[in-house]
Amino acid sequence: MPAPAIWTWWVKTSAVGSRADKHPVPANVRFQYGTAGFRTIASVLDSVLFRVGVLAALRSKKLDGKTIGVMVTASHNPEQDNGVKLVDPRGEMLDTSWEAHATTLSNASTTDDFVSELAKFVEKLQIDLAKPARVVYARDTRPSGPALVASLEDGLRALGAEARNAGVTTTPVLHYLVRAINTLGTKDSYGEDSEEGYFQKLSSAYLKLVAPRQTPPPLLIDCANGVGAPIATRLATYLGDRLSLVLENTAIDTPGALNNACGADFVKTSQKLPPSLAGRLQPGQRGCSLDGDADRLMYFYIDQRNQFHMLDGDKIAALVAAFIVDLVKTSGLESQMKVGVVQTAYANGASTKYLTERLPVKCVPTGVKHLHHAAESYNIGVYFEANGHGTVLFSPAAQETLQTYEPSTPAQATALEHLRNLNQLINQTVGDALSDMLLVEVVLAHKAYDGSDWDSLYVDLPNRLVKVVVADRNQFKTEDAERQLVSPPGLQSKITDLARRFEGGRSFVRPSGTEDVVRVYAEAGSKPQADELAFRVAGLVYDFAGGNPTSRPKEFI
Ligand SMILES: CC(=O)N[C@H]1[C@@H](OP(=O)(O)O)O[C@H](CO)[C@@H](O)[C@@H]1O
Ligand SMILES: [Mg+2]
Repeated sequence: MPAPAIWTWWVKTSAVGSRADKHPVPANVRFQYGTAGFRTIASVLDSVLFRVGVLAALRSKKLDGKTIGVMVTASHNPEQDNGVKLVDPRGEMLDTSWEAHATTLSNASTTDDFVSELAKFVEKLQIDLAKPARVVYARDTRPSGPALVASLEDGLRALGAEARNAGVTTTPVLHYLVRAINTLGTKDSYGEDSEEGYFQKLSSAYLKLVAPRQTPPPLLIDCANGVGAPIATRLATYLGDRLSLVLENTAIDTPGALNNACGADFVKTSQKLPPSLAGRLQPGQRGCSLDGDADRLMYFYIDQRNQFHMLDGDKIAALVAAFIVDLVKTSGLESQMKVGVVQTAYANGASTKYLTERLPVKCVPTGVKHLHHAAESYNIGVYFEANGHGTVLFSPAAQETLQTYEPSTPAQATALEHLRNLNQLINQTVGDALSDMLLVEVVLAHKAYDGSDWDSLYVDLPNRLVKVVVADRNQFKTEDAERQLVSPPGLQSKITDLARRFEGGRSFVRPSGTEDVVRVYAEAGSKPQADELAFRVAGLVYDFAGGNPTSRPKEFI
């Protein structure tokens, strides 16, 4: 269908066409707006950033000039990668229905195609181009960031958007800013629309929550040589002597250092202490790792025998959910406030058991947007991916109750005050490593726990994650929150039979949404058993997908 002439005319006569010419699409690259936005090698992203600028401005126009956020980051990926994601007015991730539009616009191969796609899009969504457009954007510390931001700015300029540069900051700060800007001066005001406002909000809630508690020993933070370093440095000044932060891996200007053998993803995947922390983290001391844009958090400690213990997103969920449930009970709000937890199939079975004994638990498909959405169905919804991304959401009804509830005893009043402060402390827009870190510190201080007390809430079931490279991962289809395969036919029953033969055996298979692989997860009563189950299932997957027997990985059984 040809684009309506009026829109084609508008797009051509506006600055879009001529500016788009300066940002040609590289040959033979296919872009996709996935769970984490666009993410790939930075050198091919120029045209994507320009087009995202145009799209962000259009999204703002569509939403009556509300401010849209754009974050330039590739999170825990290697330094040579970069990426970009959009943030909706309430500080949440871009509405899913726009992901496909982003993909289509980014793949139009010439300026003419792009202009024509744009025209169709404006027409289809009935976007009133006379409306204002407002966009706030930020980037992480990657060397490719400044040039990509310049391309983004060109796209924003092409649509005459009012653009605000939030500089170099974390993903959660950018999400905070978007919500703060859009609620400024309203009864739902989220805070001052500045980094200062963010630090103020978090630190004042933290200081109130720990006021009567003992100051804990220093906490070591592995900043992944990323943007968490400057932001945590500033946060530390607001915490004063109530929490001393020892920052490690802060080399944001050292080429190649970002996420290299450090950071939350390294800790989760290798289940090891980053080598750079050897000798820095004392036995018994609490440590944690952020990822490259500081939205994931992993805790850990080493015991007196130098053994490493990882406290992942599941352990954070267990710690925090149990604490909140206790506060809700103590405050007398139990009948009015439903607290629940959301996990994915990757949650360790021991965590699911621990949590299920205490509160409702839901399992949803991988990807933060699914968890976030499901958590909104509770009054207080705790969600964490095992990899350390998560937060706790307070529904509007819960916030109202917290404001209006009249406690009848001093104990109820104290618990209520704690819940109110937690609502201020916890980032309501997205997983936030620094906010989550303060949350964990609050619970540890209240419970007088050290790392090992926390760790012993439950014992992780040994597990193994294996990647299988197949010709076409799209032939793998799942149901039941990704725990059952429906295609290829016949494979699921073989996996089920196999898992049954292992004590405590559980295994599932799903196509990755971010890499061209199929992931196999397995749990069993011992580490060798978990490994064996994972490699047996990986072998089945490889064979079912028609893998070449001569290049079959030798560890597959
Ligand atoms: C097993 C695993 O850790 N999967 C990660 C990974 O998704 P995959 O779809 O498995 O590639 O990246 C996602 C985005 O960062 C994250 O949400 C998810 O938890
Ligand atoms: Mg991240």
